[in-house]
Amino acid sequence: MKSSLAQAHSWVSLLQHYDCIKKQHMRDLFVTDPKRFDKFSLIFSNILFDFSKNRLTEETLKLLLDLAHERELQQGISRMFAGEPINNTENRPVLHVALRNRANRSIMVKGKDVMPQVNAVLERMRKFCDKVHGGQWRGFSGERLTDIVNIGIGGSDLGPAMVTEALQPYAKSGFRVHFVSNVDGTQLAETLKTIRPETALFVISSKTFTTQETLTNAHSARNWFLRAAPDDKAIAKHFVAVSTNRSEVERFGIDPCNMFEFWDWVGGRYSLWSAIGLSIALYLGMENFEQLLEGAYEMDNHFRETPLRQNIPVIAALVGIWNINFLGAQSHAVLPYDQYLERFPAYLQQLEMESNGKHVTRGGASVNYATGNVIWGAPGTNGQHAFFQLLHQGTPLITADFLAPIESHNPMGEHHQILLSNFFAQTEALMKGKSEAEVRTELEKANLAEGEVELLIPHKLFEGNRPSNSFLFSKLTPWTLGALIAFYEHKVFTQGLIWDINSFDQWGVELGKQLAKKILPELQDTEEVNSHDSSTNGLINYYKYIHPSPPIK
Ligand SMILES: O=P(O)(O)OC[C@H]1O[C@H](O)[C@H](O)[C@@H](O)[C@@H]1O
Repeated sequence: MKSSLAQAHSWVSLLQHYDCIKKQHMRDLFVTDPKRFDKFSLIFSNILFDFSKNRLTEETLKLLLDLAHERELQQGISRMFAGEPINNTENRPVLHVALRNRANRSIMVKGKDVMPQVNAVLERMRKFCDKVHGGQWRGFSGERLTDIVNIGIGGSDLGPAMVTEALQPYAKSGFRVHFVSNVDGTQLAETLKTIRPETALFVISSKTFTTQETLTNAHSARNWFLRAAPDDKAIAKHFVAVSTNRSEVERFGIDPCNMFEFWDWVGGRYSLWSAIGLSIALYLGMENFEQLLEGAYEMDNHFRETPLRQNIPVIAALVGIWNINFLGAQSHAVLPYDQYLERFPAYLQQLEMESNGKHVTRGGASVNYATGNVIWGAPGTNGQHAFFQLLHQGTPLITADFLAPIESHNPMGEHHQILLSNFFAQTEALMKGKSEAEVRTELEKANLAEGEVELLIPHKLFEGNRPSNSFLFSKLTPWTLGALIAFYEHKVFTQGLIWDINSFDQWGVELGKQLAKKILPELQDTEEVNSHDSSTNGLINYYKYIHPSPPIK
């Protein structure tokens, strides 16, 4: 039995170690060790991971690795890959790795190998994509389908939306993809303006097929479609479902022959590798979807087999723990220097924050240490002109991941070198900062009036010592993106295991849903509401009073 985290020997040693090194500046660490980059960077296939711009030493890393051993990380990894029910609050295995198990090794759940069903669904996806792309599957008017509309939310939206955006250069010609997630009718209305019912294919994606937003959007999309369709039978050509819930799919009116199945051992935010990736496969072709799976599979092998010191997701997780639990970082920026990765931060928000935003251990005891932090971000150069000020000179400690491709899909003059020069410069600036002496020398050259130099020095000073990781990869291909996503999944897993939390449930999203269900009928009559606190009553009644119909009594 593991002791509680705060009592672990290595944790206590890390606390003492932090006290010894907290005053060290990374600038000095680089000066005293010319081999720092070699020591603190790792390569996986075409991906370079540089974590040398963190406030750590060999000793820090050794203690962090001790922590991983003490928390039995390797056994935990084996348990996940073996299909043990590590999602203990839902009594389920966590097997997104089975979905990209390209070697097809048996993975048993309740005595049954899951691989035949995984392969069968992949085969059905391939056949369906081939028919749509080849024009054998057509709309009710006989026209070829051109627009894929994915209706889903959370894990049934963010992964496919991010991947299709990121891999646009690989899109099948003649196909467009749209994503509708928000129950705000605006998103569906604006999407419907851009498509024709004759050529639209709606992919209704929902693990449970009970999610209010998705079902509401799906019903409205079907009503819109039926206004143009000759009869109900046309639905079979234009609506397919991706779900674990066959009976709800049937109840909605989608023929189970047009349903692509997945299983309760796939978490929503880990599901893009399952049939939830159907929109990806339709937009990019099945061969590119499989390349995505291949990249993730290679990262899975790296995570399972590589000693912890060379294991990229493990090291990234440990560095994150160092920054969060010892340096006190509460916020982590994801900064892609690649326009195609614009949606990557939003994708990682669900992956990290829904997985590790937990306040109790797996056994239910309150944690007395920080768990997941705030994940946010935007494409790098845009961020530089907006929020980087706070990263460089603000008071909170914000760590960051910088990601960039060496080769652009769109080479254009100097653009890519300018982009990369900013990428390199920003991590250098965050690390090094600018000392008082450097600022003074600069200002003294500028011929300023008396007193101005002294006034400006503190404003122009950069303390530096702000941690960041850099990821450089050859080019944003389906394979590389698959590997990068799997990298983050395993980082999250490792952190969750060390924090002793369940990274695979999401009870925290339930309360708001329950309350909204109670409030919805209250909005539909003319009675004044007084069953809530005064703020909630006040807001609801203000809405009912202002809203033109029905007026409040
Ligand atoms: O796929 P669905 O069952 O429609 O669920 C969609 C999403 O909603 C839930 O509230 C969860 O927080 C997410 O993890 C999930 O991905």
